[in-house]
Amino acid sequence: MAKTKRKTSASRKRKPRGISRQNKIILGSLLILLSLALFFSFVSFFFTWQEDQSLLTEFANRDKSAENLLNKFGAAISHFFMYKGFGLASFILPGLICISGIYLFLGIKAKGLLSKWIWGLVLLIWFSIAFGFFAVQKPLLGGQVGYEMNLFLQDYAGKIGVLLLLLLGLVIILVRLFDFSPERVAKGFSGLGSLVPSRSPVVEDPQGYGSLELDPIMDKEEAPATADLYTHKKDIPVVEEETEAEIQVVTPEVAEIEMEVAPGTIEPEETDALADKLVEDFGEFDPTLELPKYKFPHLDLLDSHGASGGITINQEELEENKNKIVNTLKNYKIGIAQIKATIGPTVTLYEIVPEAGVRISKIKNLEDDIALSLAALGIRIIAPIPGKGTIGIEVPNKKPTVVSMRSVIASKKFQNAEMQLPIAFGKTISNETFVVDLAKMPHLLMAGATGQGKSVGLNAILSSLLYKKHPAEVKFILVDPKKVELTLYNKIERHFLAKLPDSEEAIITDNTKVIHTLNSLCIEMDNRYELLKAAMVRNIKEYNEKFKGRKLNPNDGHRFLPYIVLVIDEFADLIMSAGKEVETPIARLAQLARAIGIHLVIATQRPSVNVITGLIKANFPARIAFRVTSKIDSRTILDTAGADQLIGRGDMLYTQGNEIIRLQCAFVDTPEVAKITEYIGSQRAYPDAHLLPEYIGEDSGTGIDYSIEERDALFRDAAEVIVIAQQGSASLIQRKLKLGYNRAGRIIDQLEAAGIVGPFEGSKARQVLVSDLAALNELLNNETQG
Ligand SMILES: Nc1ncnc2c1ncn2[C@@H]1O[C@H](COP(=O)(O)OP(=O)(O)OP(=O)(O)O)[C@@H](O)[C@H]1O
Repeated sequence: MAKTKRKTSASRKRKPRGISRQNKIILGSLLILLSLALFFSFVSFFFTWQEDQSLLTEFANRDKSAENLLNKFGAAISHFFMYKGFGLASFILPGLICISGIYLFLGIKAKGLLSKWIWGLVLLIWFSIAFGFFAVQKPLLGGQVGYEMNLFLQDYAGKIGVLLLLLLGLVIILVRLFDFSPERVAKGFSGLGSLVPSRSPVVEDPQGYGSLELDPIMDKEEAPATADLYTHKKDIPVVEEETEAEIQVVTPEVAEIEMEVAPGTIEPEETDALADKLVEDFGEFDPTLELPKYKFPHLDLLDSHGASGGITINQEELEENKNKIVNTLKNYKIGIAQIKATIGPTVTLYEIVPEAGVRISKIKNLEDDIALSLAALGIRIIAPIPGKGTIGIEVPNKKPTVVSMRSVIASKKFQNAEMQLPIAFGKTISNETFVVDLAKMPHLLMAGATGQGKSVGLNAILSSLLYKKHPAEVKFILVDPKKVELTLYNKIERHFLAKLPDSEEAIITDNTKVIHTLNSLCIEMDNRYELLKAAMVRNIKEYNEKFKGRKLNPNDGHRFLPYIVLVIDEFADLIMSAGKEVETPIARLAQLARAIGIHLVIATQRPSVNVITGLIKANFPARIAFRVTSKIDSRTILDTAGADQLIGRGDMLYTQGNEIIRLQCAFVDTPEVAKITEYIGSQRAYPDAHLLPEYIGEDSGTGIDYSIEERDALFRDAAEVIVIAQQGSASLIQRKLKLGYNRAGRIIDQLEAAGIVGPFEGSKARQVLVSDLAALNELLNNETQG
């Protein structure tokens, strides 16, 4: 009972907005009456228009009255539509108005009404022109529009042209509006011969028994060949009678039974109703309520670095560079058809259209020569510019403009960005602010030689998020082996940082702690996946929306999930000292964490293959390259050369998988970061940093000294799976025995301790040391006996 009450109140709440039913009835009646008024005026106009015409100028004179049935109103409106307008075709208008009125009056959904109006207006114009054409002697039939249109069209297409146009219009109207087709016409004609409806197939009877209509049921079920029908033609009347009799019996019964159609789709689910009630009582869940007075950092904390916003154009420099490019190419017998310059903050892009017949590879090969003759570092040739068909030569500006963080944060593009984790990286070569969503990347790899702007880049990422996100929405895990770069963020520990439960410092500087944190993040990832599964959603965004809508019960472990951004400032150092222990969890996080809001940003000075391994690279589609020292390094990070030709100081290449974009990274200096963190740090905070799940490390070694009693209950099953498949992988055990990753990993370690599989070999599966089940049984039996 209570349930139904709740449901009805919920459905009452969901009343559609728009015109109320009463107003629809009133408006509908108004339209119907208006259409009648028009109709009568138009009809009467035909008989009275000559008498009434002189009256039109004396509309206000009350002494005079018109002959029209609706007096002056009728005379004026008809004159407007019939005489000045469309003539006889104007009758379509009251028709359309009447139909609209009926729709409103009866509350019929307005679906299809628009097309009626469109077709009505098409007919209006067509008829008007047709009458104008055929009834030249009686211009009233076509109205002024029809008459003038005819004159106009005939001036260009002549009489025959207009006739053909009218015919084309007629065909379009017949085909589109009345579904006309030659087959239907043919059918219609043949149907005329018999009295049966033309839709049923008809078989002519050459022997004079009359035509035979195939019963639809027979048609479908038996589909007899024509010859069969002739052989059984004596039965035909019986069959017909039978079917007819059947129909007669069934039809009235069906008609008598009243059917009530209940709309079943809008009924809210039980949990929804509860959630609606909760939302009604308490409002949507607001994750920011714990720090309701939190103030976002303001723009004045940032410096404009002397840049006034725009870039100064040095005409002389442009001209000089252009001449040099043209001359250099001329020296190599490459003619230029066109050249265009786009001035960016640090580089100017000269777009060249070479003369016909010039091979692109020829220009590409001249890269070094062009750079030499322009006497400039950082020339990059893009041949051809993707999607443009031109060749780009990027030449550094003599006086580069600093792109301040302030200018990109203040930009409309960033301020209005509807992204989950918007990052304002800087400006493109055409001086546009470049904003991307970290959540879409979903992980970022950043490389560059020392002093080229990596730390500034990381600060730009972090400050973008600080300017856009509330402490409840995003948490950072900062790894800073250099111990100095990210220290400033200590001040916002209790607002924005996440850490392990037992650690004192939130910013991680030593390697064992990094390993623990990464593993803890893996646990957090698994937990989050469990929550997503329980909530039946696919990603963190949907999950949080559901949580905000109070559709998930916190008592079941549900909680608002903040995004977690893991930033590692010096990855090379880490991977050199910890190797696989770091690589594996990072690869795992990178592979799986995108849906649950954990994003990784990894920076490295040394983009060599032993640092950025294939496993890491494959999982980081978004990459940034600041200037690197060699082409090989550039290839390692971007899969192409180019980063070695950048000019440094924040000049960077960005790719998210396909296209490479040159950007000038926004500059945010250390004092600015200090000001931002101080501003945030001085505000009320959470009691502690965001705590990650506890991870119990295997500090006592590799963790493979398991005793036999400690073995997992499924140890033997897992061993059999591995030996049969001859493939030592945890995911195989996971799949076959339906286990979680952690448990499968533990079993693999136990199998290693038992000497069934070999040691961990990175991305490759472990070697299986036991050849078959018999050997396995022997091994395990020996173990228990020993
Ligand atoms: N976007 C930028 N615009 C202007 N100048 C920049 C920019 N980025 C970096 N610089 C200049 O380059 C210097 C070095 O930058 P940064 O400290 O970020 O280098 P790095 O790559 O982190 O070096 P390291 O690896 O040694 O820490 C900065 O102090 C600054 O003067």
